[in-house]
Amino acid sequence: MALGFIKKIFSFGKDEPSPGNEAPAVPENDGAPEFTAETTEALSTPEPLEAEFGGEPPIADESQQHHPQTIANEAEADGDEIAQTDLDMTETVLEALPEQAETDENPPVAEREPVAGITPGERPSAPEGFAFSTGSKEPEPVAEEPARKLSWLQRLRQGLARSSAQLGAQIASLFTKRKLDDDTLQELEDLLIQADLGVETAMRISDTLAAERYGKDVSGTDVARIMASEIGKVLQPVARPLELDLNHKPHVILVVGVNGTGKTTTIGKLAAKLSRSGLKVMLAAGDTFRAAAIEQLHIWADRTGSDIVSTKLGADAAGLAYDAFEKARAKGSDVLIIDTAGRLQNKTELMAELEKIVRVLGKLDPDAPHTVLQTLDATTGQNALNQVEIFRNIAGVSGLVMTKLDGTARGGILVSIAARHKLPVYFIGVGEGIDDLEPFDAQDFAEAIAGLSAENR
Ligand SMILES: Nc1nc2c(ncn2[C@@H]2O[C@H](COP(=O)(O)OP(=O)(O)OP(=O)(O)O)[C@@H](O)[C@H]2O)c(=O)[nH]1
Repeated sequence: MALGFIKKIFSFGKDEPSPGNEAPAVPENDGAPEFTAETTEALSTPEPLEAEFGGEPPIADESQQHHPQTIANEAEADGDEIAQTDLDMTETVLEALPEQAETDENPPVAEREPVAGITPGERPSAPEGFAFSTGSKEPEPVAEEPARKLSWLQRLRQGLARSSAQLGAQIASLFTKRKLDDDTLQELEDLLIQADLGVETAMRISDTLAAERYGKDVSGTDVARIMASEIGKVLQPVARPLELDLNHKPHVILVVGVNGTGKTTTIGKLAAKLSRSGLKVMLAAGDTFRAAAIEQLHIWADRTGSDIVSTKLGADAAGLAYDAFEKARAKGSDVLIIDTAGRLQNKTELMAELEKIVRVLGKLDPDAPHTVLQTLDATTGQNALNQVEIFRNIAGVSGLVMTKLDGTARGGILVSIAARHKLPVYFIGVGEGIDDLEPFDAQDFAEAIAGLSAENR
């Protein structure tokens, strides 16, 4: 972060770009291929990625489409096998990196065309869930947009419905024909802990309930109301916008997390929001372990009008990250988002790879990566707590995105994570579509977990 700058942060509101900044029409996930075992197998022989993308990109209106630059980094792709991590080798490669980048034979990066509807040089507006700081603008008010909110809220509530209904039924049966006493309080705590809410929050809920209704009748709605309120208090401090310091060019976001937790999809969704707000976005396909992950990121780059830097399967991810950072700088990108592999099966390799990426980025800017975002799959429950522990230690996670809250989610674990780690939760994923990423709202989430309906509030 540039020292001496008086940083003024402005958050913008709800979702849509400001007038005049409308994004080009992008279809809801249609045309995006499924990534199956067959796809992966078909891609097991590394080919230049461009060859896989000979067809039309899946954007409805060609005249409005930005043609992003695809930058294939061939320099390090010298074999089909995944390189084994060897720490000595790592050091050698690390030392050699700057020279390597200088002798890169990639074609020069062309000037990026502006996204339709955005005047070049126009100051970008922060989309919902972000805060941009540039040191040059006063805060602007947050605009409400209730109509759109309803649909994702419904999906969130639907996703959490099964677990909250189950918990609600257990709580209701606990208090049937029983007044609130020590035994029922203990049983309530046990139920709340089983729902992944964590001991601390479970006790807060039972203490508050005891203070209000000890020795009296208690209804399920009484408990739900107190649950929503206490969970809301735990989550409120972590519900924060993702702050991008646009004094950095680019602001580097490293995305980490276990395989399948939604890293690549979340990167695509973030890129869409940022491109629409007028920022130049570059993606880096740093998950060099899976061909399908590289291919998937190319599709997201096409769909969102972002530039992309990629390399061949098995190439050194840190080298790719370094190269992408240099290219993003040369091209004047505002944001560089780097995808990574998430092979927890081999923790030592993963640790070495992520540490190396962070170290390499730090050679170009000691503050980089400026944001380390971890994705968590809401359907995994208790295991997500361990995942945060691990990736926080490996990569210095600075904030979270919880994905798949539209599925059979077990959202209680986010409460435990918030209570223990106090890491910001920036967004939640509520579907596979480009717009299915919503800023995290503590109260909405708390009410959905508690199964508190609008009429019972
Ligand atoms: N329902 C739902 N599906 C999601 C969401 N986010 C991601 N997915 C799906 O989850 C699957 C895995 O997502 P990816 O983005 O490939 O996950 P990843 O972490 O990049 O996985 P690797 O590439 O294996 O490391 C894909 O089928 C996504 O479409 C979400 O919020 N809701």
